Formats: sequence, structure tokens, C-alpha cells
Amino acid sequence: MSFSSLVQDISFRDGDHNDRQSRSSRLTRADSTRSYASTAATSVSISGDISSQLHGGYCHPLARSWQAERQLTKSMLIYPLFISDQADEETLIPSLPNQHRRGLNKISAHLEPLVRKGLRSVILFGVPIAPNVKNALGTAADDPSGPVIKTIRLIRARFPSLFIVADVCLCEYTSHGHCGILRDDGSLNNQSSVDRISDVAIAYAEAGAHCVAPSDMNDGRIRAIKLKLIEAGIAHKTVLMSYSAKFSGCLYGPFRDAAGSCPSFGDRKCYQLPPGGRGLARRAISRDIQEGADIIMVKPASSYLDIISDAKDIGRDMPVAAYQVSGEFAMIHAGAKAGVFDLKTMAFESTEGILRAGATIVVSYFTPNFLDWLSS
Ligand SMILES: NCc1[nH]cc(CCC(=O)O)c1CC(=O)O
Ligand SMILES: [Zn+2]
Ligand SMILES: [Zn+2]
Repeated sequence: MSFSSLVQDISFRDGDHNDRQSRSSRLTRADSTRSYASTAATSVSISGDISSQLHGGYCHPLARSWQAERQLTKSMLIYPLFISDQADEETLIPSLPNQHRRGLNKISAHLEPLVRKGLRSVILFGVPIAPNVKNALGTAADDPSGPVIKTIRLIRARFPSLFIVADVCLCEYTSHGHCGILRDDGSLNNQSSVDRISDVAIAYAEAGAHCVAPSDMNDGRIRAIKLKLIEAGIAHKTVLMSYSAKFSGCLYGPFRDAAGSCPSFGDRKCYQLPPGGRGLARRAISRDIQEGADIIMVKPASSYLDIISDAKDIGRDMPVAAYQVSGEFAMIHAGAKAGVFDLKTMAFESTEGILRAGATIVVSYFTPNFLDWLSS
């Protein structure tokens, strides 16, 4: 292409426009024509000017969507469900907008329209409400007549296309609310915790969960679960998703309200990761890959995008999941309610950030919204 045809292309030729906008764009174009003319001697500055033009590449909604390496699709989403042991319960969780605690008898009616809209996966959290169910060993976690195991069976029968993830932890079931079994001094007994957690994982997998996801953060639980899955003859049909980089912090509050899993004393800082601990997260991710995880997870998501990117880097041959946790979800709702931003726009922006960082799976309380938003 010759220089003169370039100048022609870029100079303003349409005389019809007379609104303010096009008058200003006419000025801009005239300016750029002048600058081409004055730099006509060097081809270098022409190509410099050409490469400065980016807007054309994303002037159309479809062209904008092509700028993303990964676009949000329904199959990336996992929807958290809180399953109460009260079969007829359906209670709104005040700190977790639009989310409910539901009993077995309320699950089907809730899921039916979502599955019709394209829901592919749920993650189950059991919530024992009945008095005196909790004890030091978290016995109720793998009670065959408990809410999680019964719900796994129900979903397998009623919604065969749904991929069921069972969160594996003891904190919902222990009297002290910690994610394992404690020593007398109140610290976690890692070995007995891992023994117990891995038994619970096997019980969920044997009940029909497609995926077990230990969120307890005890050392060595991935290896223990993988070995027991092999022993039970179900390793070939069970996905093991590790909450590898799960940080302690203040973003789990609404979840603990929902699940009644707040520790009765102390905190989780000796097993969940310290928020500044990027290197520690990288080590935990590498360790869990070595131990046999099929998917690694980072949690929370938006304040930990560098960790998601690290996870994608360390586990470049693995799917990476990110959990946009209860506190992040509640914050977005609060921001929208306060008029800071539009809820839908922020839900997309935050989730697209999580995908851009490297996640290919997102655990999200926005899943029901996205099923609508991605359909229209
Ligand atoms: N093992 C407990 C567990 N499993 C999932 C979440 C957090 C989910 C959320 O905040 O949405 C937590 C919170 C915690 O460690 O207290
Ligand atoms: Zn826990
Ligand atoms: Zn958990």
C-alpha cells in the first residue's frame, strides 16, 4: 500500500455528519492527516502510527469477546448448595444474598429449573441443624442417612447429567468447629484428621459423588484419599479436587453463618494459608499435584489472582479451579446495593478476571444468575 493511499484511507471523506461527535472526529482525522504528511520522509514513523491503532480490533462485541483467551461458559461453573439435615427446611441465609439452606425434600424443585437452563455441576456442603449431632470426631459427616450422602443419591437418580462435587471437611460436623480432629492442647492432630477425612471422602465417592474436594487443609490428605480410592476400586471414576491454596482471612464469614461452621475457639491460621504467603501456596500446589490431585483450587479468588496464575503455571497440565467465596459474593452485592456499580457488570468483570488469571473452573454463588445471563 502506497503512502498516498494510506493518507486517503485515514483522512475524513464523509461530509454528511454534522453532529458534535463527528465534528470532533473530523478534527482528529485532519490532525492525523497532517502528521502523516509531516513525517512522510520516514516509513518507520508510518508503521509506528499504524501500530498505535488498537480500537479497530475491538470495535464490535464479537471482536471484543475474541480478545479473551477463555470465555465464560456454563460448563465452567460449579454451584454451591447448603444441605440441611432438616428435610423440609428452606431458609434464606441473611448474609449470603439469594442463597438458601435446603433440606432433602426441597432440592429437586430447586435444581429442576437450573438444570433446564444448563446447570452442569454442584458442590454440596452438609449443614447439621439437629441438636447434639456434632461431636469431637465429626461423626455425622459420613452418616449414611446424613444430608450429603442422601442428597448425592437423590441427585444421581433425579438429575443424571449433573456432576456432583462433595466438599469434604469436618468443621460443619465437629463440636469445636475446626477442620479436623484435635489434640488436648487444641491443635490439629494431623494423622487422625487425615485418616478421618479420607474415610469421609471415600463414603461420598461410594455414594456416587463424581468428585471429592477436601477443603480441610490437613497435610497429606490428597495422598491418603487417592490411596483409599484405589483400595476401594473407585479411583478410576472419582475426580479428586484439592483446595490446594486456601487462605485464611475474613472472606468466609457468610459461609460460616450458612454452614454453622465457625470455630468455637481460636482460628484456622495454623492450617489455612497466610494471605501474604505466595511461596507457601506454590509449595502447597506442587505438593498436592505430587500427591495425586486431579484439579487444584485457589480460594478466595479475586484477592488471589496471582496465586491462580501461579497455579496455572505450576499445574500447567491440570484444570485450575477458583472459588469466588461467600465474602466476595456478599461484597459485590453490597457494592451494587450501595450504587457503586451494576451487579451484573461486576459479576462478569470479577469472574472474567478470575478466568484471565488462569482458572478454567469457577465455584460461584452467581451460577443461577449466569445461567440466565449467558442465555440471553
Ligand atoms: N472447610 C470449610 C469451608 N469450605 C468452604 C469454605 C468457604 C466457602 C465460602 O466462604 O464461600 C469453608 C470456609 C472455612 O474454611 O471456614
Ligand atoms: Zn473445614
Ligand atoms: Zn469445607
